[in-house]
Amino acid sequence: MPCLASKISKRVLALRAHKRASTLIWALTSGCQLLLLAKAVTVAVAGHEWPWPTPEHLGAVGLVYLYAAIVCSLASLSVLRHSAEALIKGWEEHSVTSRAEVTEPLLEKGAADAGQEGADRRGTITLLLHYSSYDLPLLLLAFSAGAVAALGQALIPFYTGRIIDYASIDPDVGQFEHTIVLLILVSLGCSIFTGIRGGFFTVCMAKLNVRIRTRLFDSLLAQELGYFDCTNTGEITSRLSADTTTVADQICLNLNVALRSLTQAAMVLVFMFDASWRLTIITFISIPCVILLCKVYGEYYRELSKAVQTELANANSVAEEALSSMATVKAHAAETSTRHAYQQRLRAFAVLQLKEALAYGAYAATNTFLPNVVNAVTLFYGGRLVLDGRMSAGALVSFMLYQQSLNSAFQALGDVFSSLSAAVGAADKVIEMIKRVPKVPAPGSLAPSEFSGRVELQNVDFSYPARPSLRVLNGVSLQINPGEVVALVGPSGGGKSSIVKLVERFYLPSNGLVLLDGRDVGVYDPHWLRRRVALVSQEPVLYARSVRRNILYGLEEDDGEAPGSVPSPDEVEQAARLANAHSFISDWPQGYETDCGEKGTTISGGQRQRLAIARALVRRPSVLLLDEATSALDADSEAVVQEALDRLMKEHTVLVIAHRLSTVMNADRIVVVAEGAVQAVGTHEALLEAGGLYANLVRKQLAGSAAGSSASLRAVTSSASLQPFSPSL
Ligand SMILES: Nc1ncnc2c1ncn2[C@@H]1O[C@H](COP(=O)(O)OP(=O)(O)OP(=O)(O)O)[C@@H](O)[C@H]1O
Repeated sequence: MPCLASKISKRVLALRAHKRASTLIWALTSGCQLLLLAKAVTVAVAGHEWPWPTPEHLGAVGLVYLYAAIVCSLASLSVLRHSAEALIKGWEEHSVTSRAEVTEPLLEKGAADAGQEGADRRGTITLLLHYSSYDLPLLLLAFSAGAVAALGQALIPFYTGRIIDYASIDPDVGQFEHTIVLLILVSLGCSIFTGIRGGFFTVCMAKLNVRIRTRLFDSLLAQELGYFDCTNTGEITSRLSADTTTVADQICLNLNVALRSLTQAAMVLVFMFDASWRLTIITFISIPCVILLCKVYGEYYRELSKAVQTELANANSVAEEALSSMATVKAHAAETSTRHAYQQRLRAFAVLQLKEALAYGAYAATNTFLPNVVNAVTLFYGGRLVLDGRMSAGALVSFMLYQQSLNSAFQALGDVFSSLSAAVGAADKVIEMIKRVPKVPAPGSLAPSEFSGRVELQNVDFSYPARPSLRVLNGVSLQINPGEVVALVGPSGGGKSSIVKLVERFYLPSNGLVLLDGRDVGVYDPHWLRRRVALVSQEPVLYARSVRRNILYGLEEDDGEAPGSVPSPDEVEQAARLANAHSFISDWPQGYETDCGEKGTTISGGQRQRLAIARALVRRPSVLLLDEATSALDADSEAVVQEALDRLMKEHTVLVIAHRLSTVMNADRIVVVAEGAVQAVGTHEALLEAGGLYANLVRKQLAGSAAGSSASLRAVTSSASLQPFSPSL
């Protein structure tokens, strides 16, 4: 605790220092602002002139001030953000250290909660600013180009007014032509700088998109398996694709438009005050209404866009589910119901979009009407000033052009507000996912050189996060000694695979301990662990890469393996031979370089299973977890793979689940698991003699095997969920 206190107090001191610097910068920029405002008011009200800045210099002073203000604001914001982050990081580091110090898994929960608190402190906007700040130099260049372009925009009405005066009120051909040339040059400069600003912002947009997606993907990879049980894949892909694009595109685009409009508005205001303070004040009549309108509409739109994103994600889940299992959809002629489900979700999405459209329509109408009213009032009052000789006609034209420019800037700002609200709505969801702290605490880093391979479950209770009310394991205790082969048998749904998942630390037990060599499974380094404990599951998944790389999955240099510890091609081949996969791989023209296709779809189920066995064997593990590893093999392949597994079983600690009792009858011990509890433990002979559930299962299989007919086989497999007994039993 004292360690945390000193860390925090150091960070607080640093934060205070940064805060002081930031306050100073703000004070300077505000002072500058006040000076300019006072100048504008004095000139407008009393006609009094200060020696400097003179009206001619006012535009240039405004530009310098504005540029300095933007740069200083960004700098101080960045300083503040870094300090705040450092403070939060200090807290999080402490939480992580605390977690590492705790060895008991149940105690880790509290620390994980502390991490969650730390992460929660970062709001959506702060995090987005943080992600954008990596491109600060580019953004500054874009702002600079934008500021120059805005000055050009403000000068165009000014020169237009002058040209009208030189052409009609106070004719002067020389000045007229000179001003025309100036106008063309200013327009040219303005377009060039507008292009530069847009280009830089587009680059920033692309970079932000990549950054947000990477962060989100990192966060998803760190989540525990239970999270994916409880979250739709469609929702996740929606966040990863549509939402991240909305966030990055909208935020950069709107930031671009907002800065352009703000700069433009500020520039134009300086010129407007200079031209006529009375008319400027009239222009401001509508501003409180516009601000109120933007606020109300922005909040409504933000909520609405969150709902739109949710509905879109729901529709995506339906499509995703159907597209990823097209064979099942077609086999059951479920196209119509699938289409109906998708359409229903889209309908809900469309209703929300309609609401969005209505809200936008009302907002756009009001936002267009207000400036037009102000225009009419300005023309009325400005016309009277011209008639009274208190203003030139050219100046009034300039003023009207300024006003239009100001209106378009405010309108653009209003649009930015609504788009940003939508982007922040989408961002909320993306950031929520990025910030999610996994419920399974981060694994440890223990990588002992000696590992005997003793697996132990002590009084384990377990429920899946997706179905917390259903207790899947109830006080299960089990010990598998080094070199021992333990088989789990029992009826379907009894909890056998769940035991394997807990040993793999895919989930945490709600009570009790899962130990490897006497230590909690969570304290080991995951890379080390996956080499010592290898799993062959019921439904192995292959990826769209070569056979060799599929066997090496998780063991390549990209996975953090030292070049020397990546298994050699010979080792890959040896593992494939042991798994009876080498012969069919060699038959393919490209051999080990053959691409397996997406999810291994170009490879048969039996071949997939053998590649998965090779994948486990290439790790040379101490503990093998075989969850129905031979279930998809034909009789010939099974015999060969079984022989290989039998050989391996002599050298490893093995936990095997198999419905084919021939696989398990030679095990050192057989554990009968039913209804989430260990019902009996013993050798094949002892359990047969005891005459319990195991003897029952064996009898059923024998009966099925003897009957031989397909009808009786079906009856046996469906009643006890067992495969027909192998002739070897
Ligand atoms: N991811 C999950 N989320 C929620 N419940 C689950 C999940 N996986 C399994 N279950 C439930 O947990 C219980 C035990 O399942 P488990 O897969 O451990 O049984 P099993 O004995 O291995 O069955 P089988 O022999 O059919 O593979 C079942 O009721 C199952 O429906």
